[in-house]
Amino acid sequence: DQGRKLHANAEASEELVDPPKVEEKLGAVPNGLSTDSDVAKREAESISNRSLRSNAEKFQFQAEVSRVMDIIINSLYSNKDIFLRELISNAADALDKIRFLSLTDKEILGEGDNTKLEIQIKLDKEKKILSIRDRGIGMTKEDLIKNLGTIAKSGTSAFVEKMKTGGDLNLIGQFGVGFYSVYLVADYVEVISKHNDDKQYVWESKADGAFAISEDTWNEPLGRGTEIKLHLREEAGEYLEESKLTELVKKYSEFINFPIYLWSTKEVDVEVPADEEESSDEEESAESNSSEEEEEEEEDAEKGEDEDAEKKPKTKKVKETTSEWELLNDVKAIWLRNPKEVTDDEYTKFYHSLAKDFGDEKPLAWSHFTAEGDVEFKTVLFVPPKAPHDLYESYYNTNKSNLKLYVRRVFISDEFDELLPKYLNFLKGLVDSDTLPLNVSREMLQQHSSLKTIKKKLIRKALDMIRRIAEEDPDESHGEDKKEVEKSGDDDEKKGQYAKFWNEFGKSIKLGIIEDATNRNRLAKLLRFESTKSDGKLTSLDQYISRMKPGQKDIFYITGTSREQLEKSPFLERLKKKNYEVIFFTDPVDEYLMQYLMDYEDQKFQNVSKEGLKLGKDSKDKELKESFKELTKWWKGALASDNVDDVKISNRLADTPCVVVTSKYGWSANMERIMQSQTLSDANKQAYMRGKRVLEINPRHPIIKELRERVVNNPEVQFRTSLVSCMFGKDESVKQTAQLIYQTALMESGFTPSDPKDFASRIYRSVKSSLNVSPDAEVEEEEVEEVETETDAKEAEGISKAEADADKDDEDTEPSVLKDEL
Ligand SMILES: Nc1ncnc2c1ncn2[C@@H]1O[C@H](COP(=O)(O)OP(=O)(O)OP(=O)(O)O)[C@@H](O)[C@H]1O
Repeated sequence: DQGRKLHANAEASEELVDPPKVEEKLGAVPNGLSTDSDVAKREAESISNRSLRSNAEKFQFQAEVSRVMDIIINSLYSNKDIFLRELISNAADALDKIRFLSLTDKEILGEGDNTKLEIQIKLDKEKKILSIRDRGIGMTKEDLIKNLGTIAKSGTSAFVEKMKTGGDLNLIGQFGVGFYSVYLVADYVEVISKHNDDKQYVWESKADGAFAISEDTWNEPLGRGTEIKLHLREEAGEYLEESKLTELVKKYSEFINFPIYLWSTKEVDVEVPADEEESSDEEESAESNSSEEEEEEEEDAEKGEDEDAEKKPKTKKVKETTSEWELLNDVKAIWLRNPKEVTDDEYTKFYHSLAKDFGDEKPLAWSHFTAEGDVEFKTVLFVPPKAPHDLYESYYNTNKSNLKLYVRRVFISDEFDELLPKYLNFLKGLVDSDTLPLNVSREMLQQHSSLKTIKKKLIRKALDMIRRIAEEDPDESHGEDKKEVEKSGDDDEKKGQYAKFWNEFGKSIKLGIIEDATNRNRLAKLLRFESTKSDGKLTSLDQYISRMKPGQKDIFYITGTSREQLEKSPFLERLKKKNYEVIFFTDPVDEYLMQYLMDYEDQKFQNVSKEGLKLGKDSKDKELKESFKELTKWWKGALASDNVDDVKISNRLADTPCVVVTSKYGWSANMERIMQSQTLSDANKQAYMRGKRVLEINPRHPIIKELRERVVNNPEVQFRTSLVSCMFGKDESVKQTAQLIYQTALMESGFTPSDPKDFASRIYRSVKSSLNVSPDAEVEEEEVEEVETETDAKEAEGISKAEADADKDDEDTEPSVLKDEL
């Protein structure tokens, strides 16, 4: 244990280790590449060099990283296997990086073994060390410090949060903290790394909050790359079994595009000449552990053979232990295979490894195709089963594409946003192009003319793939026009898949409609929503159109916070009565969406809370308009100070006396609410964009009818209120009532009253009248008792009243400024 102590600073002398133990720890580095004498020499050197340990620098892990490590160390998670997959994935990434750089700089790979882009796994059963080595790009000292401990990535805290709420440790790779999973199985880890630009360094940590870095003068020089040595915990002994490691690599790392070798030790039968019988026997007894019985049987058999062929030279079988690199994976890339020959299971596994998503769920869909013609490329695209935790975080500021770009089988980049538009960033997959040039810089590649063609085709294919999820889903009643699909599966498995897709990625489709004018119609086909006729399920625009009433010209929709709230909206009253279907848009992004989605299949969209709603002509319309003319005119005058642009007869109301609608291109009430809730919203813009307000009245409603009676039949009311010459009395109360009705309608229509105090006063006035309390009734005065006030006390202390008042003013200043702001 002492031997596993960190290479401590000289000052931390209590951490210095005894030489013999150090020797144990630094024992021969098994790498299969060096001779025993080399190892012994270096070992000796390393032990003497250990006196230089004062060179080791100690670092504290960044706090969030420490928390990640704590979670891992204390985890009761039973599937500890995942660490190997994470290390192999990191090794493959490092190999991809160096291979990419070598495209423009051949020298970078060096020579000899350094040019071998492979991963090696090795075991030291005695010392309980599992090593994983790659000849990838390696890490400089600075890289080691930053990457393995001091810089937390965006996923780090997301991972911690997720784990707090019972997240699955299996998904660690998605958060960019996969390396730390080594502490599931090891209590001490060394990372030895050599980057072309730096010396060889060792990073080491016992996951106790700190790590140390020292220049490596004792291990075998790696040439280039990284070796990770896991000093396995007592209970992690199974990872010292070759069979276990072989099984894990086959299970999790099947699709790694670099050869993965295991240093495997085997016992083999070797024939040795019988005349060397004696010496062979000695060897055998020294090396073979086979039972005596077996040996006897072997000997018997040999004797028999000898008797049969007396003249043949005598031979003998002996057991010998040999070690060699055994290749564990088949490096044939899945995308180069014929799609017909790839099984669903293989696609699923490929998705898991590509997306580092090792959850239990299958991808929702995939598309594997080869594009031919001027621009040739092969692609596999996947729709993940779940949206990543940060899909919409800084959507407009990051260029994170999830497609890997390969050129002629060489990995180029996974940050190539020219391949897909932002709104399709949720897709995972890869593109391997034969047309793009290999040995040019990334900048030049980004400008290559073929990229545009690739992007165009990818978008089409991606949208087709998404459309197929819906077509294959029995819950989506597109039955009649079901098209031929590339791969059809079990109906049960496909059931509900589109709703699942929609819940995870629906927002992306909406963002697509906003951003991608070329594919707007294709994307609109993928749109789903609830409506007055959808029965709590999702429905599509095609379904809506198929249910439209004869003569219905527009697609009706309404926006708000929830279906429940919208269902009760007065704007729907008449539409529902007349059996028109209305779409509910309840996501804030829908307000933006509908600014771009003007029509679908030649039908226009109409927000039913805005001006312009047409429900067919009613013969009585004109008559009604005429008979309410005086009331509407009077009411408009009465609301002059409330920013009301007009008062009109409504065609959308049944049971509600009135509603407030907005102009076609101004903000709806819902949009006003959304804009007000934005921290950085601009008050001037808000005033400018606020839709014109029109009070629409229900001519059949008793309140409205009564109001008309009062106004029309009593010209006094009109005259006197329009002149505002009388502040009190019956006529004024009609005006008050009209204003109160307007403010109530405003609230019911989804607006926030601009002056809640005024609204409340009006309500109380109305309450007074219904309780027959005089409008002038005064509030009873409180009896004033003589109490010593703060001011009096100050006066008593000799502070003048003026000073005390000044203090009071100071206290008041801040809140009143705040009040103004609000
Ligand atoms: N074998 C390696 N060779 C070179 N760099 C490595 C190696 N292993 C890890 N790193 C560096 O350490 C970083 C942290 O690794 P970690 O596994 O925690 O996260 P990641 O690889 O970025 O994300 P993920 O866990 O999703 O693979 C990597 O981004 C990489 O820069």
